[in-house]
Formats: sequence, C-alpha cells, structure tokens
Amino acid sequence: MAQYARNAAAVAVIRLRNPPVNALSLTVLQALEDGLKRADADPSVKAVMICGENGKFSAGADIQGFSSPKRQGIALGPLVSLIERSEKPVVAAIEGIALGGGLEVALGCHFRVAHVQARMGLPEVTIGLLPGAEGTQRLPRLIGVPAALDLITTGRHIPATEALKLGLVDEVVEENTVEAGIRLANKLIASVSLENVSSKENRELCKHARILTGCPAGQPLGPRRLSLKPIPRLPNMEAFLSEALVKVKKQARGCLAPELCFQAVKAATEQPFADGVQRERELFNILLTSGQAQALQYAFFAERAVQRWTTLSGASWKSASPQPIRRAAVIGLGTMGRGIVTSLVKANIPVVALEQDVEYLNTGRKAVMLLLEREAMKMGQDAQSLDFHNPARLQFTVDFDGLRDVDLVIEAVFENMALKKEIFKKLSGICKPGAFLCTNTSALNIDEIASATSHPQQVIGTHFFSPAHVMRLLEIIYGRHTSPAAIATAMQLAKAMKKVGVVVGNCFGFVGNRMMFPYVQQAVFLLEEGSRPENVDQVIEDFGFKIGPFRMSDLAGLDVGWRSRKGQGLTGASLPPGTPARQRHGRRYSPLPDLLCEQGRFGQKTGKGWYQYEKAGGRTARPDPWLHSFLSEYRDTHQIKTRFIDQEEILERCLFSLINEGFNILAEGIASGPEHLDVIYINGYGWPKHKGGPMFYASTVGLPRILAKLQKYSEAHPDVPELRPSAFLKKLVAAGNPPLKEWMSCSGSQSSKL
Ligand SMILES: CCCCCCCC/C=C\C=C\CC(=O)SCCNC(=O)CCNC(=O)[C@H](O)C(C)(C)COP(=O)(O)OP(=O)(O)OC[C@H]1O[C@@H](n2cnc3c(N)ncnc32)[C@H](O)[C@@H]1OP(=O)(O)O
Repeated sequence: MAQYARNAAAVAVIRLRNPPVNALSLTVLQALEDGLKRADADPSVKAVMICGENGKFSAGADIQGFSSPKRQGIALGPLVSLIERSEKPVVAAIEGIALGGGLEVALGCHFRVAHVQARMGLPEVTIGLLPGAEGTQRLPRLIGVPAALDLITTGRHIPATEALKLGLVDEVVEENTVEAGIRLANKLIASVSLENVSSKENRELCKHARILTGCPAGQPLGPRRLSLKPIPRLPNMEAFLSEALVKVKKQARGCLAPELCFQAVKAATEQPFADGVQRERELFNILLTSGQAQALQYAFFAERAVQRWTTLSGASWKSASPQPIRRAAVIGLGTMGRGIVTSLVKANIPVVALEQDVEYLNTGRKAVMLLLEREAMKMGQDAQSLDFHNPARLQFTVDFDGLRDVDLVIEAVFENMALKKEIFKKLSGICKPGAFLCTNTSALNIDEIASATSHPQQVIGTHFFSPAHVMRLLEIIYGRHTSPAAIATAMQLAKAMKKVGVVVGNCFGFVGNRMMFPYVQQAVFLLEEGSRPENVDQVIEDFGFKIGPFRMSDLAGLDVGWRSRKGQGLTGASLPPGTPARQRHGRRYSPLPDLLCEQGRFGQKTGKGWYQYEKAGGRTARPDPWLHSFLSEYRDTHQIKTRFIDQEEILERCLFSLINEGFNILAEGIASGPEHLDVIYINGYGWPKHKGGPMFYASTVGLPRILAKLQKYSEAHPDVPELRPSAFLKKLVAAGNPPLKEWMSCSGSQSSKL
C-alpha cells in the first residue's frame, strides 16, 4: 500500500509501503493513485512528496506480478503521467533504492532529492524487460541519449553522486532525505505564493527556489515536466546510434531485451513523446511474452531461493549461525589460489597466503599483487580500503605456523587426494579447533579429505570457479560430518565476497562438474562420429553459451583432464594391456583427448589443441586442418563411418545428457531443488541466463520431449549409460510433466526429506 499523510504545513506525503523493498504491487499502485487524487482535490495541499517506507524508495514493479493474470490492463505509465501532470509540485525523496518502476515514478515527479547512499537504476533489462512506464522516453530527455542508453541497456545501478552528475537528481543530501524533500517542497510553495509579493526578502526566496529548480518565474512546473522537454540533440546522433546498436548486440548474445531497450530509446530520438510511449509499450509487450523474460525472472528468484539452503538431514539457517572470519588463510598460489586471495582481500578479510617454498611463494606473491593492483585500478577511490600492501591485511609465508590463529583456511593445491590429505592432517594439528578447513577441490571426496583430520565437522568444500576473483559462483559442498555452522559460515563468506553460494551434497564432481561430464563426453563422441570442434562449438555458442566445449577445453588446458584420467586409471601406464581403445569398464570411451595430449597439444598454452593458435599462449582459435585429417585417420583406424550430424542432434546430445544427469542429482538429494542446478550453471558454466539454466530450459522444452529424445539416443548408443533416461525424469513424465516448482514433491524418498 501507500500511506497518505499531511505534515504540519501544506505538503502531502505519500509513503510507498510494501516490505521488504516497496515493490509496486497493484495495491501499492492503487494507493499511490488514490493519494495523488486526494492531494489534488484538497485545496490546502500545495505540494506533494513521494517517499518509501523503511529507508527504501522502491525496487520497482513487483516482479512476481508479471506472471499474474491480473497484470493485464494495469499500467504504471499512466500513473507516472498523472504525477507529472499535477499542478502541485511533486518531489521524490529517494532513500536506499529507486529501481525500475520506482525510478520511473521518480522521473514523473518534478523534483528529485536523493540520499548520498541511495542507488538508482533501470534494471528491467536484467529481467528480460524494458522500463515500460515511459522511462525510456523520459530518461533521455533528462540526462541525454548516451547516458540514458547506457543505464537502460546495461541495467546498472548508479550511486547518488553519479546520478547528481548526470542530472538525474536535483540534490543529494547526507541528512534525513524525507525532511530535505519536505524542505524543498516548502520552498517551492513559497516561491509560487510569494511570486507577486514585492518584499526584498521574498524576492530573494523566490530567486533561491528558482535557482534550485530551474523554473522561470510564473511557470513553476512546465520545464520540470520531462515529457515536454526536447531530447538533447547530438551532432552525430545517427552515427552514435548505429555504433551503440553494434555494441548492444555484441553484449546481448541472443538476449532480446538489450536490443529492444535500444529500440525504445531510439524511438525517443525520432518521435514525439506520445508516439515514443506507444512504441515503448509495443516493445514491452513483445518482451513480456518472449519467454526470455520468464527465464530471467525465474533466475532472479532462483538466486534468492538458493540462499535458503537446507541439507538432507534438515539443517538450515534456522539451525546454524555463521561464525565470524577475522582472518583467513589460502594454501597454494596457483591460478585458483591467487584469485581466492584476491577475493578475500576485496572482501576486507585479512589473509595469510602460504606456498610450499620461497620460489613458488615469490611467483605467487607477484601474481597476486598484480591482480590486486588491477582490481584497485577498477575500483578507483574505493580501492584505498583494500590496503593490500599492509602485512596486517595480506601476508605471505611458507610456514604453516603462520596459520595457528586463522579462523578459516582454503586449500587450493593441486587436485591430488594424497596431497590434500597430507595438508589437512597438518592443518588439523596446527589450526585452532574451531577453524574451518575448506578445500577448493573441484571433484574429490570431501569425506575422504575430512578423514585426515580430527575435526571432520569443520571440513567443507568451497569450489571456486576460474578466475576466482571474477566468477560469481561458489559451490559449497557438505560432507557426512560437516557441521551446519561450517555451511552457514561458507555461505556468509560467499556473500562477503559478493558471490552466490550454492550448498550441495558430496559426490564425484559435485553438481557442476558432474553435469558437465556427460556434456563434454557427448561433444567428443560427436567428433568421433563426424563433427568437427568448430561445428559443435558453433551450435553451443549459438544457443547462448559464452564458449563452446572445445574452445573451453583449449582455454582450461587439455592436460588437466588428462592428469585426472590417468589418476583414475582410464589412460596412461596403469591401463591394463589389451584394454580396447574405445571402451572402459564396458562403456564407450573416447581416447581422442588423450591422443591430443600425447602429441603435446594442451590447448592455448601450447598454441595447439582442438584448434590452432597464433602462438603458444595465443587466444584466437582457428580451425586446424591438421586436426581435421587426424580425425579422419582416427575414424578410418577405428572403422567409424563418418556421417553428417545436424545442429539439432549436436545440441540435444550435449544438453539433454547434461540435463539428464541433473535429474539423477535431484533424485539423489545432492541438490535440494532444480533452482540450485540452474544457479550453478548460470553463474559458473556460462549457461545463457535468458534460457534460465538447464533445468528451467528442460521445463520449457517439455520433459516428455527430453525423455523421448534421450530414449532415441540411448537406443542408438547403448554403451553410453549417460544417455539412459534418469528414473526421476521418467517419473516426472509419468506424473504428467508437472511444473518445475512441483518436481521435488515427486522425488524419491531421500529428497523428500528436504
Ligand atoms: C501486478 C504488478 C503490475 C505492475 C505494473 C506493471 C506495468 C509495467 C510498467 C512498468 C514496468 C516496470 C518494470 C520494473 O520495475 S521491473 C522491476 C525492476 N526492479 C528490479 O529489477 C529490482 C530487483 N531487485 C533487486 O535488484 C534487489 O532485490 C534489491 C532491490 C537491490 C535489493 O537487494 P538485496 O538487499 O540484496 O535483497 P534481495 O535481493 O534479497 O531482495 C529482498 C527480497 O525482496 C524481493 N524483491 C526484490 N525486488 C523485488 C521486486 N521488484 N519485486 C518483487 N520482489 C522483489 C526479493 O525477491 C527478496 O525476497 P525474498 O526475501 O523472499 O527472497
């Protein structure tokens, strides 16, 4: 709702009220409209001020409401126009946040006062929409086309100080914003009522109010109505717009909203306000029904849902409190360790970084310092707080004794069980008993690592994604003995590092890598059968992934997987003589990646992998004729008949096998819901957010279709168990393909405990 109140003077205060973020639900909109009409009808009211309850203006339209049938016919735009048309000055007092429809309401007001800590923005693009309450038409009139286009197509939130520089707000205050808004409203009232009185003092007051408001005498509100303002012209508007469109399309990678946001702003540059508004509405409706908006809104809520973690035994925030981390340690300063140290420093957590010897330590130190310098450059003035040259904030050592008083250790050494167990045994003896012992393993058994310590309840997996200081995902893996406090602390740590923590159970590869395995496996099988790396990558990248499996493999290094396969006895010296080249443990196996490694083709680092590069360390992948003939010879050797594989088969075999594994994971209770898998894939594996994550995507394709396709591929490849449809998928299809929200209530006995 919105609360209407009269203050002692002639200012009516309308306070938006819908905790926690004052989202503009139908009730709030109705109350806002009622308040405006009441203020208009009351002759003793001379000005209106709109603010929000609890230090927040508004987070915009109620996102849940977009999927409600009631939304039809309700539009915020006319309400914003109603505010703007008011004959009585309307002031927005912005505290906390003014986002989306919230900012559009403020744009309808004649004046905007913001608290210095407030943030503003039009983030609709991030949920697949555009600012549909005339914001795409008003904002460029207020702050110019380039700045408006930037805010509307990126959705970024800006601080009040930047908003002031852009001219988005009239005043920024450090004190009580509501009082400042009322003060301004009173000055405006005074300026109007004193216009014709000729005392010197009054004329001064009017002058002051005009300077503040930019209103010529006698016309107090006309110039403040943004719909009446012309668009500030650029000398080269056309060229500017074409360049901007290229940039927007490049960043959008298949997501519709940025381009339609662009089109709406373009309309503002070409058409009168009313026609622009009409165009904005048409584009808004296209987005609303596009499917991408649903996916992005699902992703928004999924990210929030995973914060409410639960374990199989029922632990949750209710049963656990996070412990404070006053000092942390990172063991191993390879690529991952460096990024983890950087993330901790950025989160203002003092860090001890440990390496095995001085040589490694010095190399690691240099790399960490370089990363931190770069981060500091990006942060500008805020970087002072990092203070990473201060040894009390960041210390480098080769001595485990330096870890005695830390509250949490993150081990980020080589992926080797024996080495990890040795380290955890050492930590168990050195660290204080309450210290949390985290491992950055990407696949290994947390329980086995914990067995090397005398405090297995303190051991937890914290799987970072490379580059660890950039990627948002933190997969948090609890073992059999992990305490709820350890989980809560890891979740809190993720939040402090501005990452999204997802709690999952312990199994080989956890959630992310376990689902990735069948996807990569299918990609390689497709090469055996007739595809080329560039064909497969193209299909996956056209789907919206940032990078296809082969480009990814070249980037990460083929040697990483090779080492792991050797460790598992799948290839290398430990392979029993007589093992068939393309079979392991009775299942289909492709030795292609091993053969490439044997040729020294490790990917970008060696200048050759699935592609060729300009030099070792080069970044530009080019199809490699050598690899094409190698594949032909390989097929000849193994008598595989080359066939043409179409895009549909490439996409389905890669993605449906990944999704299938997702259903197995859900059935086993490794994750407590499909949202967890989707958040992991969006934030850690480059799954296109506008497709909502693999499990949401499966729900849009339809589970019966996924099942039928898996059945077909499984029949064609009976030696690939990963293509055999999951029992849980079959169960859901048999249950009538229920909506994703209801899947877990159909899951087996284990997960039903969740
Ligand atoms: C029936 C309605 C009809 C409305 C008329 C439609 C006419 C069309 C015209 C205009 C269209 C306007 C479009 C919009 O305004 S779309 C919304 C744009 N706004 C956003 O995208 C903001 C989204 N929110 C955020 O970015 C953050 O939540 C933030 C506000 C910055 C707060 O962040 P933080 O402090 O980290 O807290 P949480 O993110 O955990 O949020 C707290 C809870 O609030 C819920 N929430 C937040 N925003 C919204 C929202 N806009 N609608 C509904 N719910 C919202 C969030 O889910 C959290 O809930 P919970 O605690 O249950 O998880």
